[in-house]
Amino acid sequence: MYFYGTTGVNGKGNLEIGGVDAVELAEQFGTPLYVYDVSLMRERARGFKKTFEEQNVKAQVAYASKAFSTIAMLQLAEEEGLSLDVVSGGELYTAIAAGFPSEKIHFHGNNKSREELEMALDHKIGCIVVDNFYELELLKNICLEKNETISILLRVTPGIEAHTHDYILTGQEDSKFGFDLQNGQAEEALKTALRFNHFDVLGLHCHIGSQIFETTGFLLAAEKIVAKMNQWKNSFNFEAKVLNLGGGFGIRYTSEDEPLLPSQYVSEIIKEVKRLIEQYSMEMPEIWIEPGRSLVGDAGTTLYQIGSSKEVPGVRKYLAVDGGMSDNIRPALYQAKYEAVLANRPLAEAIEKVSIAGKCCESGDMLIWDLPLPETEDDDLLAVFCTGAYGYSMANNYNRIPRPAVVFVENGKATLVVKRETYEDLLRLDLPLK
Ligand SMILES: Cc1ncc(COP(=O)(O)O)c(C=O)c1O
Ligand SMILES: N[C@@H](CCCC[NH3+])C(=O)O
Repeated sequence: MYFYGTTGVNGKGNLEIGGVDAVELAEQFGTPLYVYDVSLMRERARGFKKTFEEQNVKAQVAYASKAFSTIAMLQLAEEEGLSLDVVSGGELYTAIAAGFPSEKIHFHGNNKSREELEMALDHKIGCIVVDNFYELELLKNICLEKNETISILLRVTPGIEAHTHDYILTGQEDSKFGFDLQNGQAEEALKTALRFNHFDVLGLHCHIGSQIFETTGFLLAAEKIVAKMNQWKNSFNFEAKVLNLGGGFGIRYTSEDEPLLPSQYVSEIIKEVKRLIEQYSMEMPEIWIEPGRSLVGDAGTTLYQIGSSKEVPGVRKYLAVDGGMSDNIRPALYQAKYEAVLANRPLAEAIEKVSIAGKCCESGDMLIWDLPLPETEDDDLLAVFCTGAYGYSMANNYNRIPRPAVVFVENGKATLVVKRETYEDLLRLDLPLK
Protein backbone atom coordinates (compact mmCIF):
# COMPACT_ATOMS: atom_id res chain seq x y z
CA MET A 1 0.00 0.00 0.00
CA TYR A 2 1.26 3.45 -0.89
CA PHE A 3 1.07 6.01 1.94
CA TYR A 4 1.44 9.75 1.35
CA GLY A 5 3.39 12.21 3.52
CA THR A 6 3.01 11.50 7.25
CA THR A 7 0.31 8.88 6.66
CA GLY A 8 1.12 5.47 8.11
CA VAL A 9 -0.10 2.84 10.54
CA ASN A 10 0.06 3.36 14.32
CA GLY A 11 0.54 0.95 17.21
CA LYS A 12 -3.20 0.22 17.35
CA GLY A 13 -3.09 -0.90 13.73
CA ASN A 14 -5.12 2.14 12.64
CA LEU A 15 -4.35 4.62 9.93
CA GLU A 16 -2.54 7.65 11.27
CA ILE A 17 -2.14 11.03 9.55
CA GLY A 18 -0.03 13.86 10.92
CA GLY A 19 0.47 11.82 14.09
CA VAL A 20 -3.30 11.57 14.69
CA ASP A 21 -5.33 8.36 14.70
CA ALA A 22 -7.81 8.44 11.80
CA VAL A 23 -10.38 6.35 13.71
CA GLU A 24 -10.31 8.89 16.55
CA LEU A 25 -10.68 11.71 14.01
CA ALA A 26 -13.83 10.07 12.65
CA GLU A 27 -15.20 9.60 16.20
CA GLN A 28 -14.46 13.20 17.15
CA PHE A 29 -15.51 15.02 13.98
CA GLY A 30 -17.86 12.56 12.25
CA THR A 31 -17.82 11.35 8.65
CA PRO A 32 -17.40 12.05 5.82
CA LEU A 33 -14.38 14.05 6.88
CA TYR A 34 -11.64 15.69 4.84
CA VAL A 35 -8.31 15.33 6.66
CA TYR A 36 -5.31 17.39 5.51
CA ASP A 37 -1.68 16.53 6.27
CA VAL A 38 -0.29 20.01 6.89
CA SER A 39 3.38 19.08 6.85
CA LEU A 40 2.99 17.52 3.41
CA MET A 41 1.46 20.76 2.09
CA ARG A 42 4.38 22.70 3.59
CA GLU A 43 6.85 20.27 2.01
CA ARG A 44 5.27 20.69 -1.42
CA ALA A 45 5.25 24.50 -1.17
CA ARG A 46 8.89 24.53 -0.06
CA GLY A 47 9.83 22.15 -2.88
CA PHE A 48 8.58 24.60 -5.52
CA LYS A 49 10.04 27.69 -3.85
CA LYS A 50 13.44 26.21 -3.01
CA THR A 51 14.18 25.21 -6.60
CA PHE A 52 13.74 28.78 -7.82
CA GLU A 53 15.81 30.11 -4.91
CA GLU A 54 18.63 27.64 -5.44
CA GLN A 55 18.87 28.66 -9.07
CA ASN A 56 18.67 32.37 -8.28
CA VAL A 57 15.62 32.88 -10.41
CA LYS A 58 13.17 35.58 -9.41
CA ALA A 59 9.84 33.86 -9.09
CA GLN A 60 6.40 33.78 -7.59
CA VAL A 61 4.76 30.51 -6.65
CA ALA A 62 1.06 31.38 -6.57
CA TYR A 63 -1.22 28.82 -4.97
CA ALA A 64 -4.21 28.25 -7.27
CA SER A 65 -6.85 28.51 -4.59
CA LYS A 66 -9.55 26.94 -6.76
CA ALA A 67 -8.02 23.62 -5.69
CA PHE A 68 -9.02 24.18 -2.06
CA SER A 69 -9.91 27.60 -0.72
CA THR A 70 -10.63 28.10 2.96
CA ILE A 71 -9.41 30.71 5.41
CA ALA A 72 -7.02 28.32 7.18
CA MET A 73 -5.60 27.05 3.89
CA LEU A 74 -4.91 30.55 2.61
CA GLN A 75 -3.28 31.45 5.93
CA LEU A 76 -1.05 28.41 5.55
CA ALA A 77 -0.19 29.50 1.98
CA GLU A 78 0.77 32.90 3.34
CA GLU A 79 2.88 31.35 6.10
CA GLU A 80 4.77 29.43 3.41
CA GLY A 81 5.47 32.60 1.43
CA LEU A 82 3.26 31.74 -1.52
CA SER A 83 1.38 34.21 -3.71
CA LEU A 84 -2.23 33.48 -4.54
CA ASP A 85 -4.24 32.90 -7.70
CA VAL A 86 -7.97 33.60 -7.30
CA VAL A 87 -10.56 33.08 -9.99
CA SER A 88 -13.71 34.71 -8.65
CA GLY A 89 -15.03 37.35 -6.31
CA GLY A 90 -15.71 34.58 -3.79
CA GLU A 91 -12.11 33.35 -3.82
CA LEU A 92 -10.89 36.93 -3.56
CA TYR A 93 -13.26 37.58 -0.66
CA THR A 94 -11.94 34.48 1.12
CA ALA A 95 -8.35 35.65 0.58
CA ILE A 96 -9.13 39.08 2.02
CA ALA A 97 -10.93 37.49 4.97
CA ALA A 98 -7.87 35.29 5.55
CA GLY A 99 -5.73 38.43 5.72
CA PHE A 100 -3.76 37.41 2.63
CA PRO A 101 -1.52 40.29 1.47
CA SER A 102 -3.46 41.79 -1.44
CA GLU A 103 -0.35 42.73 -3.41
CA LYS A 104 0.42 39.00 -3.73
CA ILE A 105 -2.99 38.12 -5.20
CA HIS A 106 -3.44 37.48 -8.93
CA PHE A 107 -6.94 37.48 -10.38
CA HIS A 108 -7.94 35.03 -13.14
CA GLY A 109 -11.10 34.16 -15.00
CA ASN A 110 -12.58 34.22 -18.48
CA ASN A 111 -15.64 36.30 -17.53
CA LYS A 112 -14.83 38.54 -14.60
CA SER A 113 -17.74 40.84 -13.83
CA ARG A 114 -17.54 44.61 -13.34
CA GLU A 115 -18.23 44.03 -9.65
CA GLU A 116 -15.35 41.53 -9.36
CA LEU A 117 -12.91 43.81 -11.19
CA GLU A 118 -13.91 46.79 -9.04
CA MET A 119 -13.40 44.67 -5.93
CA ALA A 120 -9.92 43.71 -7.17
CA LEU A 121 -9.01 47.35 -7.77
CA ASP A 122 -10.46 48.51 -4.46
CA HIS A 123 -8.30 45.94 -2.66
CA LYS A 124 -5.26 46.93 -4.71
CA ILE A 125 -4.42 43.36 -5.64
CA GLY A 126 -1.09 42.50 -7.26
CA CYS A 127 -2.24 41.87 -10.81
CA ILE A 128 -5.13 40.97 -13.04
CA VAL A 129 -4.65 38.28 -15.65
CA VAL A 130 -6.67 39.70 -18.53
CA ASP A 131 -8.31 36.97 -20.56
CA ASN A 132 -10.12 38.66 -23.48
CA PHE A 133 -10.91 41.91 -25.34
CA TYR A 134 -14.18 42.44 -23.47
CA GLU A 135 -12.32 42.40 -20.16
CA LEU A 136 -9.56 44.65 -21.48
CA GLU A 137 -12.16 47.30 -22.35
CA LEU A 138 -14.12 46.85 -19.11
CA LEU A 139 -11.01 47.07 -16.97
CA LYS A 140 -9.84 50.14 -18.87
CA ASN A 141 -13.14 51.91 -18.16
CA ILE A 142 -13.05 50.96 -14.48
CA CYS A 143 -9.46 52.23 -14.15
CA LEU A 144 -10.53 55.53 -15.74
CA GLU A 145 -13.57 55.89 -13.47
CA LYS A 146 -11.50 55.18 -10.36
CA ASN A 147 -8.37 56.87 -11.66
CA GLU A 148 -6.42 53.75 -10.68
CA THR A 149 -3.46 52.02 -12.30
CA ILE A 150 -3.24 48.21 -12.30
CA SER A 151 -0.61 45.66 -13.21
CA ILE A 152 -1.81 43.14 -15.75
CA LEU A 153 -0.69 39.96 -17.46
CA LEU A 154 -2.23 38.88 -20.74
CA ARG A 155 -3.42 35.28 -20.79
CA VAL A 156 -2.53 33.61 -24.07
CA THR A 157 -3.35 30.24 -25.58
CA PRO A 158 -0.13 28.94 -27.04
CA GLY A 159 -1.69 26.13 -29.07
CA ILE A 160 -0.37 23.24 -26.99
CA GLU A 161 -2.18 19.92 -26.64
CA ALA A 162 -1.09 18.64 -23.22
CA HIS A 163 -1.77 14.97 -22.49
CA THR A 164 -4.59 14.97 -19.98
CA HIS A 165 -8.38 14.62 -19.73
CA ASP A 166 -10.25 16.71 -22.34
CA TYR A 167 -12.21 18.62 -19.68
CA ILE A 168 -9.02 19.94 -18.04
CA LEU A 169 -7.14 20.86 -21.22
CA THR A 170 -6.73 24.61 -21.62
CA GLY A 171 -3.72 25.45 -23.79
CA GLN A 172 -5.08 24.30 -27.15
CA GLU A 173 -6.23 26.79 -29.81
CA ASP A 174 -9.91 25.86 -29.50
CA SER A 175 -10.26 26.92 -25.87
CA LYS A 176 -12.51 29.38 -24.07
CA PHE A 177 -9.49 30.90 -22.31
CA GLY A 178 -7.10 33.62 -23.38
CA PHE A 179 -5.87 35.45 -26.47
CA ASP A 180 -4.66 33.24 -29.29
CA LEU A 181 -0.92 33.58 -29.62
CA GLN A 182 -0.67 32.37 -33.21
CA ASN A 183 -3.42 34.26 -35.04
CA GLY A 184 -2.51 37.81 -34.00
CA GLN A 185 -5.08 38.19 -31.17
CA ALA A 186 -2.43 38.32 -28.45
CA GLU A 187 -0.44 40.93 -30.34
CA GLU A 188 -3.58 43.03 -30.86
CA ALA A 189 -4.36 42.78 -27.13
CA LEU A 190 -0.83 43.82 -26.23
CA LYS A 191 -0.94 46.84 -28.53
CA THR A 192 -4.29 47.88 -27.03
CA ALA A 193 -3.01 47.44 -23.46
CA LEU A 194 0.23 49.33 -24.10
CA ARG A 195 -1.69 52.35 -25.45
CA PHE A 196 -3.44 52.78 -22.10
CA ASN A 197 -1.30 54.36 -19.40
CA HIS A 198 -3.40 53.06 -16.48
CA PHE A 199 -2.09 49.54 -17.26
CA ASP A 200 1.34 48.29 -16.28
CA VAL A 201 1.72 45.31 -18.61
CA LEU A 202 3.97 42.91 -16.68
CA GLY A 203 4.03 40.10 -19.19
CA LEU A 204 2.27 36.99 -20.40
CA HIS A 205 0.46 34.06 -18.84
CA CYS A 206 -0.54 30.65 -20.05
CA HIS A 207 -1.96 27.56 -18.41
CA ILE A 208 -1.92 24.49 -20.61
CA GLY A 209 -4.05 22.12 -18.51
CA SER A 210 -4.13 20.10 -15.34
CA GLN A 211 -2.76 16.76 -14.04
CA ILE A 212 0.16 16.78 -16.51
CA PHE A 213 3.04 14.35 -15.98
CA GLU A 214 5.59 15.51 -18.52
CA THR A 215 7.44 18.75 -18.88
CA THR A 216 7.23 18.80 -22.69
CA GLY A 217 4.03 20.89 -22.78
CA PHE A 218 5.41 23.51 -20.39
CA LEU A 219 8.67 23.75 -22.35
CA LEU A 220 6.87 24.06 -25.68
CA ALA A 221 4.62 26.76 -24.25
CA ALA A 222 7.68 28.62 -22.93
CA GLU A 223 9.34 28.34 -26.32
CA LYS A 224 6.35 29.80 -28.17
CA ILE A 225 5.78 32.61 -25.69
CA VAL A 226 9.42 33.66 -25.33
CA ALA A 227 9.72 33.77 -29.14
CA LYS A 228 6.77 36.19 -29.21
CA MET A 229 8.26 38.22 -26.36
CA ASN A 230 11.42 38.59 -28.40
CA GLN A 231 9.42 39.63 -31.47
CA TRP A 232 7.50 42.22 -29.45
CA LYS A 233 10.65 43.54 -27.84
CA ASN A 234 11.97 44.29 -31.30
CA SER A 235 8.72 45.60 -32.78
CA PHE A 236 7.23 47.61 -29.87
CA ASN A 237 10.09 47.87 -27.45
CA PHE A 238 8.00 45.86 -24.98
CA GLU A 239 10.12 43.97 -22.45
CA ALA A 240 8.10 41.40 -20.54
CA LYS A 241 9.06 41.31 -16.87
CA VAL A 242 7.00 38.21 -16.11
CA LEU A 243 6.50 34.85 -17.77
CA ASN A 244 3.70 32.97 -15.98
CA LEU A 245 3.43 29.32 -17.01
CA GLY A 246 0.39 28.49 -14.89
CA GLY A 247 -0.18 25.28 -12.94
CA GLY A 248 -1.12 21.78 -13.94
CA PHE A 249 1.69 19.72 -12.40
CA GLY A 250 0.40 16.18 -11.98
CA ILE A 251 0.22 14.08 -8.82
CA ARG A 252 -0.04 10.42 -7.98
CA TYR A 253 -3.62 9.27 -7.44
CA THR A 254 -2.99 5.59 -8.16
CA SER A 255 -0.11 3.31 -9.09
CA GLU A 256 -0.82 4.17 -12.76
CA ASP A 257 0.37 7.75 -12.18
CA GLU A 258 4.03 8.66 -12.33
CA PRO A 259 4.39 12.37 -11.62
CA LEU A 260 7.64 14.28 -11.31
CA LEU A 261 8.61 16.07 -8.12
CA PRO A 262 7.88 19.83 -7.87
CA SER A 263 11.64 20.44 -8.09
CA GLN A 264 11.86 18.43 -11.32
CA TYR A 265 9.08 20.35 -13.08
CA VAL A 266 10.60 23.66 -11.98
CA SER A 267 14.22 22.77 -12.86
CA GLU A 268 13.28 21.79 -16.40
CA ILE A 269 11.27 24.97 -16.88
CA ILE A 270 14.10 27.17 -15.58
CA LYS A 271 16.62 25.41 -17.80
CA GLU A 272 14.51 25.95 -20.91
CA VAL A 273 13.68 29.58 -20.16
CA LYS A 274 17.37 30.33 -19.54
CA ARG A 275 18.26 28.68 -22.86
CA LEU A 276 15.66 30.73 -24.74
CA ILE A 277 16.65 33.97 -23.05
CA GLU A 278 20.26 33.39 -24.03
CA GLN A 279 19.26 32.49 -27.58
CA TYR A 280 17.37 35.77 -28.00
CA SER A 281 19.75 37.88 -25.85
CA MET A 282 16.85 38.95 -23.65
CA GLU A 283 16.66 39.90 -19.98
CA MET A 284 15.59 36.99 -17.76
CA PRO A 285 11.92 37.55 -16.80
CA GLU A 286 10.52 36.54 -13.43
CA ILE A 287 8.99 33.08 -13.72
CA TRP A 288 5.61 32.69 -12.05
CA ILE A 289 3.79 29.40 -11.62
CA GLU A 290 0.35 28.56 -10.22
CA PRO A 291 0.26 25.07 -8.71
CA GLY A 292 -3.03 24.00 -7.17
CA ARG A 293 -3.40 20.22 -7.17
CA SER A 294 0.32 19.58 -6.64
CA LEU A 295 0.33 21.65 -3.42
CA VAL A 296 -2.70 20.12 -1.71
CA GLY A 297 -3.91 17.05 -3.63
CA ASP A 298 -1.98 14.23 -2.00
CA ALA A 299 -2.22 15.88 1.43
CA GLY A 300 -5.97 15.22 1.60
CA THR A 301 -7.67 12.00 2.71
CA THR A 302 -11.43 11.55 3.00
CA LEU A 303 -12.77 9.31 5.76
CA TYR A 304 -16.14 7.67 5.17
CA GLN A 305 -18.31 5.32 7.19
CA ILE A 306 -19.11 2.16 5.26
CA GLY A 307 -22.84 1.32 5.18
CA SER A 308 -24.99 -0.86 2.96
CA SER A 309 -23.78 -3.39 0.44
CA LYS A 310 -25.28 -5.16 -2.53
CA GLU A 311 -24.10 -8.24 -4.36
CA VAL A 312 -24.87 -8.68 -8.05
CA PRO A 313 -24.10 -12.41 -8.29
CA GLY A 314 -21.28 -13.17 -10.66
CA VAL A 315 -20.86 -9.50 -11.53
CA ARG A 316 -19.76 -7.35 -8.60
CA LYS A 317 -20.25 -6.28 -5.01
CA TYR A 318 -21.26 -2.69 -4.25
CA LEU A 319 -20.32 -1.15 -0.92
CA ALA A 320 -21.88 2.22 -0.11
CA VAL A 321 -20.33 5.01 1.93
CA ASP A 322 -21.92 8.01 3.66
CA GLY A 323 -20.71 10.51 1.03
CA GLY A 324 -20.03 10.38 -2.68
CA MET A 325 -20.29 12.77 -5.61
CA SER A 326 -21.44 15.51 -3.23
CA ASP A 327 -17.97 15.59 -1.63
CA ASN A 328 -15.94 14.22 -4.56
CA ILE A 329 -17.39 14.77 -8.01
CA ARG A 330 -14.12 13.95 -9.81
CA PRO A 331 -14.85 10.25 -10.54
CA ALA A 332 -18.22 11.19 -12.09
CA LEU A 333 -16.84 14.19 -13.96
CA TYR A 334 -13.45 12.97 -15.16
CA GLN A 335 -13.54 9.21 -14.49
CA ALA A 336 -10.87 10.00 -11.89
CA LYS A 337 -9.36 7.02 -10.07
CA TYR A 338 -8.47 6.73 -6.38
CA GLU A 339 -6.94 4.26 -3.95
CA ALA A 340 -8.37 3.52 -0.52
CA VAL A 341 -7.93 1.35 2.57
CA LEU A 342 -9.92 0.58 5.69
CA ALA A 343 -8.80 3.23 8.19
CA ASN A 344 -9.32 0.82 11.09
CA ARG A 345 -7.40 -2.06 9.43
CA PRO A 346 -5.20 -0.54 6.72
CA LEU A 347 -2.85 -3.51 6.55
CA ALA A 348 -5.48 -6.28 6.56
CA GLU A 349 -5.14 -8.52 3.56
CA ALA A 350 -7.49 -7.81 0.67
CA ILE A 351 -9.62 -10.82 -0.19
CA GLU A 352 -12.09 -9.39 -2.69
CA LYS A 353 -12.73 -6.55 -5.08
CA VAL A 354 -15.61 -4.27 -4.20
CA SER A 355 -16.96 -1.17 -5.91
CA ILE A 356 -17.41 1.86 -3.68
CA ALA A 357 -20.72 3.62 -4.26
CA GLY A 358 -21.74 7.03 -3.03
CA LYS A 359 -25.11 7.70 -1.44
CA CYS A 360 -26.42 10.12 -4.07
CA CYS A 361 -29.39 9.25 -6.20
CA GLU A 362 -27.35 8.78 -9.41
CA SER A 363 -26.04 5.54 -10.93
CA GLY A 364 -22.91 7.48 -11.84
CA ASP A 365 -22.17 8.21 -8.19
CA MET A 366 -19.39 5.63 -7.90
CA LEU A 367 -16.19 6.61 -6.11
CA ILE A 368 -13.97 3.62 -6.90
CA TRP A 369 -14.52 0.60 -9.12
CA ASP A 370 -13.04 -2.78 -8.15
CA LEU A 371 -11.13 -1.77 -5.03
CA PRO A 372 -9.26 -4.65 -3.36
CA LEU A 373 -10.45 -4.82 0.29
CA PRO A 374 -10.59 -7.24 3.21
CA GLU A 375 -14.04 -8.50 4.12
CA THR A 376 -15.78 -5.52 5.67
CA GLU A 377 -17.82 -5.31 8.86
CA ASP A 378 -20.23 -2.80 10.35
CA ASP A 379 -18.40 0.29 11.62
CA ASP A 380 -15.52 -0.05 9.19
CA LEU A 381 -14.13 3.23 7.96
CA LEU A 382 -12.89 3.82 4.45
CA ALA A 383 -9.99 6.21 3.87
CA VAL A 384 -9.79 7.48 0.28
CA PHE A 385 -6.40 9.00 -0.46
CA CYS A 386 -5.42 12.02 -2.48
CA THR A 387 -8.68 13.95 -2.23
CA GLY A 388 -7.12 17.29 -1.22
CA ALA A 389 -7.56 19.10 -4.52
CA TYR A 390 -10.93 19.82 -6.13
CA GLY A 391 -12.74 17.74 -3.51
CA TYR A 392 -14.00 20.20 -0.94
CA SER A 393 -13.78 23.03 -3.48
CA MET A 394 -16.16 21.22 -5.86
CA ALA A 395 -18.38 19.83 -3.12
CA ASN A 396 -22.08 20.49 -3.45
CA ASN A 397 -25.40 19.91 -1.74
CA TYR A 398 -26.92 17.54 -4.28
CA ASN A 399 -29.71 15.56 -2.61
CA ARG A 400 -29.47 18.18 0.17
CA ILE A 401 -26.46 16.44 1.63
CA PRO A 402 -24.54 18.75 3.99
CA ARG A 403 -20.90 19.27 3.09
CA PRO A 404 -18.34 17.52 5.32
CA ALA A 405 -16.07 19.15 7.87
CA VAL A 406 -12.36 19.76 7.19
CA VAL A 407 -9.62 18.99 9.70
CA PHE A 408 -5.94 19.91 9.52
CA VAL A 409 -3.52 17.52 11.26
CA GLU A 410 0.09 18.22 12.11
CA ASN A 411 2.49 16.93 14.78
CA GLY A 412 -0.15 14.91 16.60
CA LYS A 413 -2.68 17.75 16.73
CA ALA A 414 -6.00 18.02 14.91
CA THR A 415 -7.58 21.40 14.18
CA LEU A 416 -11.08 21.82 12.81
CA VAL A 417 -10.79 24.38 9.98
CA VAL A 418 -14.22 24.06 8.36
CA LYS A 419 -17.29 23.08 10.34
CA ARG A 420 -19.63 20.39 9.05
CA GLU A 421 -22.69 21.87 7.36
CA THR A 422 -25.96 21.37 9.22
CA TYR A 423 -29.51 20.92 7.95
CA GLU A 424 -30.19 24.48 9.17
CA ASP A 425 -27.30 25.69 6.96
CA LEU A 426 -29.02 24.06 4.00
CA LEU A 427 -32.13 26.14 4.60
CA ARG A 428 -30.32 29.38 5.40
CA LEU A 429 -31.18 31.04 2.08
CA ASP A 430 -34.60 29.44 1.52
CA LEU A 431 -37.70 31.61 1.80
CA PRO A 432 -41.27 30.33 2.24
CA LEU A 433 -43.85 30.63 -0.54
CA LYS A 434 -45.94 33.10 1.50
C1 LIG B 1 -5.20 29.54 -14.78
C2 LIG B 1 -4.99 28.38 -13.90
N1 LIG B 1 -3.90 28.36 -13.11
C3 LIG B 1 -3.67 27.34 -12.27
C4 LIG B 1 -4.51 26.24 -12.21
C5 LIG B 1 -4.18 25.16 -11.26
O1 LIG B 1 -4.05 23.96 -11.87
P1 LIG B 1 -3.56 22.68 -11.06
O2 LIG B 1 -4.46 22.51 -9.91
O3 LIG B 1 -3.67 21.59 -12.04
O4 LIG B 1 -2.16 22.94 -10.65
C6 LIG B 1 -5.64 26.20 -13.04
C7 LIG B 1 -6.52 25.03 -13.07
O5 LIG B 1 -6.31 24.14 -13.87
C8 LIG B 1 -5.87 27.30 -13.90
O6 LIG B 1 -6.95 27.31 -14.68
N1 LIG C 1 -11.33 20.54 -11.27
C1 LIG C 1 -10.32 19.90 -12.04
C2 LIG C 1 -9.19 20.75 -12.39
C3 LIG C 1 -9.62 22.14 -12.66
C4 LIG C 1 -8.82 22.82 -13.60
C5 LIG C 1 -9.03 24.28 -13.45
N2 LIG C 1 -8.53 25.02 -14.56
C6 LIG C 1 -9.94 18.59 -11.42
O1 LIG C 1 -10.48 18.21 -10.45
O2 LIG C 1 -9.08 17.90 -11.88
